[in-house]
Amino acid sequence: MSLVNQRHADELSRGAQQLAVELTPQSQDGLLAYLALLIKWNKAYNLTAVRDPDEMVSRHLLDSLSVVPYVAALGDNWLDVGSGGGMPGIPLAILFPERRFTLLDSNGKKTRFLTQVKLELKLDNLDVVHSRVEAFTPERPFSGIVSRAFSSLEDFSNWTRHLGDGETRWLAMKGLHPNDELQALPADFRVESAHQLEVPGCQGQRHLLILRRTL
Ligand SMILES: C[S@@+](CC[C@H](N)C(=O)[O-])C[C@H]1O[C@@H](n2cnc3c(N)ncnc32)[C@H](O)[C@@H]1O
Repeated sequence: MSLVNQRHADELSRGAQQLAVELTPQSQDGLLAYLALLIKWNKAYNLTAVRDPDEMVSRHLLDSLSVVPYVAALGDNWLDVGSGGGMPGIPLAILFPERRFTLLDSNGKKTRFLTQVKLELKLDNLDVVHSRVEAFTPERPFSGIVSRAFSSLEDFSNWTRHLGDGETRWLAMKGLHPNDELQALPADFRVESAHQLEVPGCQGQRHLLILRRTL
């Protein structure tokens, strides 16, 4: 029996419509193929605590798609820090085939899975890096640095400061609005904008903070 069924496909296309994210037939197929790999590898690799495939559509695919309108408005060279099982980086790489996405994680099991996804889905716009982010030294700054469920805003800024410049946007995907974490934001970072996200099928609050470096 296939791991992904018509119900998942319907929920994905309905949810994407609610998010005003346009899915081409190729991106819809890519997202469902990714979901099937996530379900299959999760059993052995512990990629996500979400075990129920029905929940994965909203908690992983649609949640990742909820930042698409913000990513669309920004540059073309992205880093997903602490990408884990590939959220939000894999859905974004599928949605934006003309942009480059680097998915980084310090856990070798996770990066092995991400490399497998790259190969199976033929995602030529994806680079996978196995490293702690603090030790990562790419050749050029990223235009966007995104993370979901990674760290406090303070650590996210401090550990990735060297990976961006004055033009870079840092996108932090959060649950509740992180009032306390904002108090500890390093002096050279400021919040450019904050957005409450509505993710179809997800209970609880979701927020996106967009940061810039000022110095
Ligand atoms: C809670 S998971 C979140 C995964 C994914 N972003 C998601 O939302 O499902 C956090 C990930 O960050 C990685 N991580 C933690 N500290 C890191 C560091 N300093 N450098 C790189 N990756 C790190 C962990 O290995 C883990 O895969």
